[in-house]
Amino acid sequence: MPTVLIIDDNAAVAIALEVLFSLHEIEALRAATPEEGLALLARHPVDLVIQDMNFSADTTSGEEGTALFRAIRARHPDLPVILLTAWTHLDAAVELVKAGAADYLAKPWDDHRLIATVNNLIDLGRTKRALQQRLQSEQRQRHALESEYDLRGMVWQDPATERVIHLACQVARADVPVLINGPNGTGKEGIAAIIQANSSVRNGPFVVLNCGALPSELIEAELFGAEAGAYTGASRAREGKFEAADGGTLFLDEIGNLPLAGQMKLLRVLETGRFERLGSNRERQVKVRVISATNADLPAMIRAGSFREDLFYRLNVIELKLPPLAARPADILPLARHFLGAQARPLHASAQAALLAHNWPGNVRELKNVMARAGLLASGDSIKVADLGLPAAGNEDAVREPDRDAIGLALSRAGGVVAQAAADLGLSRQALYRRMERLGIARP
Ligand SMILES: Nc1ncnc2c1ncn2[C@@H]1O[C@H](COP(=O)(O)OP(=O)(O)OP(=O)(O)O)[C@@H](O)[C@H]1O
Repeated sequence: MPTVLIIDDNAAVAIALEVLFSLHEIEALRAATPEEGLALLARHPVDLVIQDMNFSADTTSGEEGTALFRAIRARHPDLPVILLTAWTHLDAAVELVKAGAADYLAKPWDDHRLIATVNNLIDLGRTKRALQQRLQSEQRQRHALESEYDLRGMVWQDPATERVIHLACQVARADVPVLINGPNGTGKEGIAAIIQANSSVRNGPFVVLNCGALPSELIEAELFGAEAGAYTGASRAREGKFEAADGGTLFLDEIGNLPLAGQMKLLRVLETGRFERLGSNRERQVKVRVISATNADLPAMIRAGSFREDLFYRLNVIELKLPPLAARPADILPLARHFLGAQARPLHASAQAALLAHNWPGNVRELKNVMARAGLLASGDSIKVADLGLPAAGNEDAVREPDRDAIGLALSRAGGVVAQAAADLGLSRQALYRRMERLGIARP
C-alpha cells in the first residue's frame, strides 16, 4: 500500500484527508508540526507528502510552509510534495511549485482531483525509482565487467552491445570456436580482440585476415603460406597466417569469401591442427584459436552449395550477433564523443538529434568517418548539424551502396589509388576492395 504523510496542524483537515485516503487504499501518516513531520519522514518510507503552509495560529505568510518544503527537499530530493494553501495565499505555493514542489491545492480541495493527483504522483515516483534501480544495476554490471576483463577500449552504452560484450568475455576462457555475425563496420574485429585479450592465449599473437579484402585465389596462400613458385608471382616462400598465429588467435573476417578448396583445408586445421603450405608436402602443426566473422547469411550459402556445412558447425560452436548501429541507439552519442576525442568541442543539440536520426548503413565505421570529418571542419564553438554532412532527414535513401559506376568514377578520379577512392566513397580500403571483388572490378 502506498503511504502519504500529512503535515498539518489542523486536526480536522488531517483527519478528513486520512479518511479520504483510507477509502482509496492509501495509508496515511499524520504530523502536526514541521519537526514531527521531518522526524517521521526520517523513520518511515513515504511515497508522497501533503503539507500545510502555515503552522502557528497567528501566521498566514506561508514562511513556515516554505521552510518545511525546503527542509524536505534537502533531505529527499525526489519525494513529491503537495502544498495545501488558502485561496488567499496562493503566491507562496506557486513559487514553491516553480522550485520543484509537485503541485498545490487550494482549501477547500476537491476530493477527486486530490486523489487523482496523489495517485499519479505515486505511480510516477514508482516508475522513476524502478528506472533508477535498473540503471544502478546496469552500472554495477558494467563496473564488474570492466574490472574483471580487458575490454580493449570498446565504447558502448546500449544493453544490446553489452550483452554481446558480456558473452564474448564469457566464451573467451573456453577454447571453443566463435563466429561473430553482423553487418560491416559494427565492431566485429573489436569483439574478436576482446575474446583474444581474455583468453588463455592472450599473450600469443593476434593475427587478422580479411578474406573479403583479397582476390579468392590469394586467400589460401595467405592462410596456409606458400613455397616459392607455388603460384604465379610467388617468387619467395612465405609464411601463412596460421603459422604466424601459432600459440595465439587467428581472426578470419568475411569467412564467407573463403573458396571451397580453402574451406576444406580450414576444416582440416580446425580438426587436426595440421596443414601444408601451398606447393609443399611437408605437414605443419599449429595450435591456433580461430575466431571468424561474417555479414553473409552462411546457412543460405550452405543451401546454395557455396559454404561447407561441416565447416559452418565447426566455426559456429558459439555465435555472437552484433546488431547494426541503428539497432543500438544508446551507443551512438557515446561513440560520437569518443571519436571526436577528449579535447573536442561539444556536440550541439541539433547535431545530437541528427546523429540519432540517421540510420547508419555503414555502422560504427561510418560514424567514425563522419566524426573525423566534423572534428576537422567544424569552426564554431560547438559541432553543429551542418558540420556532420549527413543527408537531410527523410533523404536517407540517397546514401545507398555505391554502385559499379560510382566506384569506377571514384577510382578514375583518384587516379587508381584505392585508398583515395575509398576515402571519397566513405569506405575503408578493405571495404572498397570487397565491393570491387563482388562487382568484378579489376584492381588498378
Ligand atoms: N564499440 C566500439 N568502440 C570503439 N570503437 C569501435 C567500436 N565499434 C567499432 N569501432 C571502430 O569502428 C571501426 C570499425 O569496426 P570493426 O573493424 O571492428 O568492424 P567490423 O564489423 O569488423 O567491420 P568489417 O566487417 O567491415 O570488417 C574500427 O575503427 C573500430 O575501431
